[in-house]
Amino acid sequence: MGLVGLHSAPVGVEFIGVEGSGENTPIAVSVVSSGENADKTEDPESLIFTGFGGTTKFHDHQPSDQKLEGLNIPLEAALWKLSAVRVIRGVKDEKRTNGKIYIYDGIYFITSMWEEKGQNGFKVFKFKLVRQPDQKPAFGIWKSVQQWKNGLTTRPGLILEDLSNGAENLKVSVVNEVDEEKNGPALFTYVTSLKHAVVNIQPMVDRCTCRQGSCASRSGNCAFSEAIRVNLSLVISAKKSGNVARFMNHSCSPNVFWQPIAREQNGLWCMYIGFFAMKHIPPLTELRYDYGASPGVGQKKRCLCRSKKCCGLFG
Ligand SMILES: C[S@@+](CC[C@H](N)C(=O)[O-])C[C@H]1O[C@@H](n2cnc3c(N)ncnc32)[C@H](O)[C@@H]1O
Repeated sequence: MGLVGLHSAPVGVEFIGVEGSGENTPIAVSVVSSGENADKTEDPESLIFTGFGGTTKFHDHQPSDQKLEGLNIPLEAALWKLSAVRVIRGVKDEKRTNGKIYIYDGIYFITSMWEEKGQNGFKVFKFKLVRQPDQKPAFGIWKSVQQWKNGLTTRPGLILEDLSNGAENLKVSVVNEVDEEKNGPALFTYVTSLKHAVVNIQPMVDRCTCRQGSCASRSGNCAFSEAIRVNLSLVISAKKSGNVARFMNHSCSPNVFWQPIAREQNGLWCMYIGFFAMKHIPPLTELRYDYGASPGVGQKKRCLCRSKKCCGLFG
């Protein structure tokens, strides 16, 4: 098997040739859809891809029929040989200089092909590609985000569209997909300002133990030797006011972790709590961290995080 051709973005087909088997027909292994014009791209689970040909570099429109030749051959072969095709979808994104982004959308199979009359009355080939199940959504997520931004859709379990009531640039929606409760938070003020605790700590210079040959630390002056030692019990109550972090739930398989952050401001040490992503977090994914064990806090609660690694209880 060898790579005999690559015709890629903004629209195209990558194909491989089968060698040494008596068959020389190239088979499509991936397609790039422009997401425009003749391709039908609205459905996240399928794509109607328009064949090639019938155009010349001198014409914007199609001046003649498409023929079963060129890049249409590997597409047809992938249909008859039931061969998987990877799909990359082009979508409009005005923030990009070229006005587009390309999303890899996983494995599809070409399930049918047919001919029809194109916009100019000439023959075009159409290929239907169907997305294989059990793949993480990619283009589907992008589409949901666009619909959500345009106010064209609602979300499952939506209780409140914007908890911040316009205080944040992006809406913070309250969603409940767990039980029947339909109430948003009562007696709660959404604040965007950061709260911090001022703590009285001093940097301490320790003798460095890094033991690297080049390290000047043996004299105790190494940059690594400056350490801040804090023995601090910090309690932040977000009962009556807070920001989006106040609403993050516990998960036994979190995508976010928290960490205290000390910042020096005007000679004072200020402690904040910062949240950081632990992995790639797709849009419209709930942010959840591990609450950890809370010493001194009474009963543990039944965990509803539904992750595969759920321990059953938290707190
Ligand atoms: C800081 S609040 C999180 C936001 C809360 N879900 C809300 O609607 O206000 C913590 C409370 O949320 C609930 N909670 C958070 N994570 C949970 C989980 N994994 N399973 C069950 N309840 C959870 C518990 O009632 C917990 O005391």
